[in-house]
Amino acid sequence: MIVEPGDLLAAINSPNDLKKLNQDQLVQLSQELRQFIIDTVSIYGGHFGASLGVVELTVALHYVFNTPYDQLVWDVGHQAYGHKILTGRRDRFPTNRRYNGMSGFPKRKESEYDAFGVGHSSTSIGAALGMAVASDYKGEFDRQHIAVIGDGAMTAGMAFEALNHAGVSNSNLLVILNDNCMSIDPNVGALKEYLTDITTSRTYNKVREELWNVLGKLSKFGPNPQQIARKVEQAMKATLLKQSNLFEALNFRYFGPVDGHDVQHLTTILSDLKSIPGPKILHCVTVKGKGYALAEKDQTLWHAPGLFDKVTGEISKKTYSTPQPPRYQDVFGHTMIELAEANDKIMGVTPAMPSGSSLNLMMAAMPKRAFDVGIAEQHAVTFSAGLATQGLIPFCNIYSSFMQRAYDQVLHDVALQNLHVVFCLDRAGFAGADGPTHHGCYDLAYMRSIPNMVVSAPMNEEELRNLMYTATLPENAGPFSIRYPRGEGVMPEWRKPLRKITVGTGRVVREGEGVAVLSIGHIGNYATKATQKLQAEGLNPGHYDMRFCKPLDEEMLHSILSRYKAIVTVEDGCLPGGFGAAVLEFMADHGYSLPVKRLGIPDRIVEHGTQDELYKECGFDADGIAAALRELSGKVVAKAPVETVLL
Ligand SMILES: Cc1ncc(C[n+]2csc(CCOP(=O)(O)OP(=O)(O)O)c2C)c(N)n1
Ligand SMILES: CC(=O)[C@@H](O)[C@H](O)COP(=O)(O)O
Ligand SMILES: [Mg+2]
Repeated sequence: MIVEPGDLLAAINSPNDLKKLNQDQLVQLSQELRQFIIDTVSIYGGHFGASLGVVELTVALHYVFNTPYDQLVWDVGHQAYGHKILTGRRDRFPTNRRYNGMSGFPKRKESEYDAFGVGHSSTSIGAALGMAVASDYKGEFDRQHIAVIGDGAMTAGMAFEALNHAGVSNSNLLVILNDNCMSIDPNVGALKEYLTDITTSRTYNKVREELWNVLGKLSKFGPNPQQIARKVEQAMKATLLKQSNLFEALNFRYFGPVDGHDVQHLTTILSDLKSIPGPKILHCVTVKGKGYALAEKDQTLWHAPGLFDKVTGEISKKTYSTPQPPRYQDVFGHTMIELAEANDKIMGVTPAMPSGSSLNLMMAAMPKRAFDVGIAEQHAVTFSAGLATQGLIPFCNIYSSFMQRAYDQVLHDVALQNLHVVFCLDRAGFAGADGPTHHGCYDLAYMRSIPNMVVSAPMNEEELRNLMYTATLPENAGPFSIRYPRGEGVMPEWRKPLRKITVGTGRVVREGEGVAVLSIGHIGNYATKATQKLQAEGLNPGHYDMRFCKPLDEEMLHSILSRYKAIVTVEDGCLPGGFGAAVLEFMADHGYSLPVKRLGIPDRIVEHGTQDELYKECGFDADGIAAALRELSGKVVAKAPVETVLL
């Protein structure tokens, strides 16, 4: 399906074309750009509300600044669709987030206009500051550096760290705070309240307003009220604003709040700001989902709604005649409530992903026991550690890839003190269309290296529930991680009674002979399909759902390694340091010598696509697993070398 741009948009192949328009035409261009985003995302999917909210800002930025020489850094990048469309990628936009198509986030290798690769939040100010300092060093004093950051992203420690540095750097940095009062869910925290406060004029604007009233009266007495105004404003900035404005206190010049949907006014302000040196911040107030009524109304749902009918607003849903398995995140959300009802020590923590993790269910049911702490993964972990010191049992739910930020907190604040914190790592393994910034490739490897940590992964909903329950038991009162993927499990009937799983025990899926596959987590269901294929071919492979990457089920491993001739390990995680590596270490430590083929995410960056496309690409979809088993069982001549542990 082809999506046609409007007349003005059709003529824009780069920001140079945009600069040929007069200021009056920018309103129409903004409308066309917004419509193009609506038309395309409704058919092809992707993030939605955030890009609609910055249409005018995007047009104004590319109109005023000399990109790509001036460096424009988008925070997170989920709002950068307009930027991509205006910078030569309009025709490719329908391939957004699809296999081999363009990335859903700015990416340096995709375009020279993408000054910095993003996906994880709150990096923009630090990166733009680095660019600004580099420009100073190189003598490129005419160069502008702009970070566009949302109010949600501004809540993260990284953003504060960068502001703190920028405030004393004197570098040419413009931070645009895109304040729409929303993260994915409603934004939270004291900073949000502060921004609302200055936006609604309770402090800064009140002072400014009163000043202008006084000046109006003064002008009756003097010949040059403008001069007086300037002097008083300077005095006001130096004293009152320093005290009343957070950003001014950090040596930023603060401008705003301004209407982020008035494209003409924005171009005027941005042009003025170009000539003001040093760190400065422009506070833009915008509406997430602007211009699409339903998206303005339910901003969380329309953050990334999937495909929809742009006329009726109906979001596509597959219909089935039989009950379908739930999403793992929902199993987590409902089980949290069940566990917390039975055990008053259990608490829930999420860094800004209540809907994404389904902790919102517990937040609604038990508001005093479940917390959204903002985009603050490090804090989420240390806060959980603090709760645990007081005998509580926090479940800290963080997407696997976002947890990378909090590695030190897991190690230093939780594991070193052997605190009872349960980490639920959602979106573990390939995330799909979000791509490499969001793939949860590394958690098995990084958790496995931490002393005291239990590292587990359920193969289905029932195991997830049982692992969650097991993690709360007094005998397991230490750090405990449970990883599961994005999407649905495999059990339509999943609400079974909770049962303890002994830590470090695997599960026999099927006994066989010759070759065996050892899987960890949900990907084991693909191994099941693979073994079924081979049975149809007359082979008899074994399959073991190991459940724990640490501690390994040593008894089961001894039994497998002494009975089978070759094994395949499968994980939806990185091969270096992961589950297969753990099995190899065990074999080396215990003197086993047999062929092993490890399947998992290779040691390279894997781009975006559906999860199934990526499993296939990396050779661990059902066909890939079956091929590995076949190869090892000697039915097919080996193409790729297998690893043999010889001692
Ligand atoms: C480190 C990290 N944590 C969480 C996320 C998930 N996430 C993506 S966008 C977003 C909300 C960002 O809010 P804001 O910066 O205000 O942008 P808006 O969507 O409102 O435009 C969140 C929590 C992320 N990308 N990176
Ligand atoms: C941009 C971002 O980081 C989030 O919007 C992310 O795409 C959410 O992923 P899920 O759709 O898996 O919750
Ligand atoms: Mg926001």
